[in-house]
Amino acid sequence: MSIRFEEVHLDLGDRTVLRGVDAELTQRRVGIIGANGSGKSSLARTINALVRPTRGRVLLSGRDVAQDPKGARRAVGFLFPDATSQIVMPTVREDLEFSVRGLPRARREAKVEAALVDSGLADHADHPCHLLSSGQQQQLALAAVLLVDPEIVVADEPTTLLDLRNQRAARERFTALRQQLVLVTHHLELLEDFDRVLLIADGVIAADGAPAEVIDHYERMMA
Ligand SMILES: Nc1ncnc2c1ncn2[C@@H]1O[C@H](COP(=O)(O)OP(=O)(O)OP(=O)(O)O)[C@@H](O)[C@H]1O
Repeated sequence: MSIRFEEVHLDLGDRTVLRGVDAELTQRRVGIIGANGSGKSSLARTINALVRPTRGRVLLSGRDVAQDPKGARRAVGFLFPDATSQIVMPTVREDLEFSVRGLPRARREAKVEAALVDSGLADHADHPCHLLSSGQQQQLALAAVLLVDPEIVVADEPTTLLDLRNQRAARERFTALRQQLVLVTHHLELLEDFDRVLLIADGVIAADGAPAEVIDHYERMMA
């Protein structure tokens, strides 16, 4: 899978948020970093057509997401900073079932059981989602996204609300993903083993390359 940004510009109200982002992401693990308000989330949201560029295009393996936004949302699993914003059903099991609601019953049940085990939430299957900890809610959101079998996972600051132990656990889960991963984060240590990191500054790519060199650039920029 490849994600291609072609001269992506974005105006929101009277603000210009992206000013010509041009890049092709073919690597498995891509990080996006940058200061608050630099345009990271907006760029991430163009990948599944949650945000439409004012000018330019976003292509997923050559297909323009603007031509097929529903297809883009199927191909791209998106994780929001606050997992509760994407938990839609009262209990853990029901929320996972919602992701596979179109499948025949036996297949649906098998997939949900497997997801409960894989996510470590089997003991909480019938618990109310709002009683889960932030780490468990994030696990549930990721499990629900993975049940849709996306080709790409885009995660926007998914570790913001997590303590150190849960950040480490989340890092392991993200490392183990077989999908292409685009991770927007202020937790720079999560990106150590990534294939590529983009630094966004004021709506453009200010640095692009291996994690150590891009993080170094960012640290100098923020000094
Ligand atoms: N719907 C909107 N209408 C107007 N301005 C918006 C809208 N959404 C975002 N913005 C503005 O766009 C700019 C970029 O926001 P974005 O959320 O993409 O930044 P970010 O780099 O992800 O920031 P952070 O690290 O704080 O999450 C900000 O100045 C924000 O206020």
